[in-house]
Amino acid sequence: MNDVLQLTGVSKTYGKGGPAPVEVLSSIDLRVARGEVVALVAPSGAGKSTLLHIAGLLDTPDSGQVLLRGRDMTGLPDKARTEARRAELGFIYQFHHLLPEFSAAENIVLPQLANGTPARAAQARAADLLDRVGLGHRAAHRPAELSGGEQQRVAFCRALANGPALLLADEPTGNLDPDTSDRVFDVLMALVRETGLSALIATHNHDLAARMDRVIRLKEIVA
Ligand SMILES: Nc1ncnc2c1ncn2[C@@H]1O[C@H](COP(=O)(O)OP(=O)(O)OP(=O)(O)O)[C@@H](O)[C@H]1O
Repeated sequence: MNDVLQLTGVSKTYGKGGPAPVEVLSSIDLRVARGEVVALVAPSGAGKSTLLHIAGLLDTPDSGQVLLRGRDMTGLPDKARTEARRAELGFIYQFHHLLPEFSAAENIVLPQLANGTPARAAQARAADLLDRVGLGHRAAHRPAELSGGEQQRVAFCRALANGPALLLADEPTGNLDPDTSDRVFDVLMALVRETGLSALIATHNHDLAARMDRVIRLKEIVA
């Protein structure tokens, strides 16, 4: 099994059975291979976030299957889905969602502690990740003391803290100005390549999408 993520026939309608159902995904088939970085491009409202939430086990499809590293996640109880999410997946959002009262390093340490990593090892990993994104000297700073691009680089480190198999990113540089977005995206790609990670990255930015291994246009994969 070489696919890290496999979606088969995934459909989702919000408000199903109600007066105004919204069919968002219809029979989506999508694969991300090991080590592959895939761009997900679609017009606003086409369902990128919905698809990422389903792939990220934060939401369930009405029908179809979600396989992570060959394991069928469909129908698993919430506890098993939470464990799989913690062990296999890293998330990056448009806004960093860092915890404001904790330092950059602590924001990267905390998810590791929640995953059972001993404190010393978690701190060493946080320091190593921050070095890799050029923020080793800002480890003790809180998010409010960092620029937008720096905050997002810390969020990348946090997403990779537990060594996920798959990174899911929703407009990871979408709230940054174009120059910062380019530079921060370079850092993200370097980090992903260094760690041999697979990634599914939603973006409106066609230039960024073109730099990934493959581009999926959501409209085109609707059956
Ligand atoms: N809980 C919900 N109930 C009803 N409709 C919803 C719900 N969540 C999302 N939608 C609708 O589903 C469609 C897809 O939403 P989604 O957020 O997945 O799109 P998107 O492609 O990520 O959009 P954007 O690029 O603007 O963030 C939109 O029309 C949205 O209004």
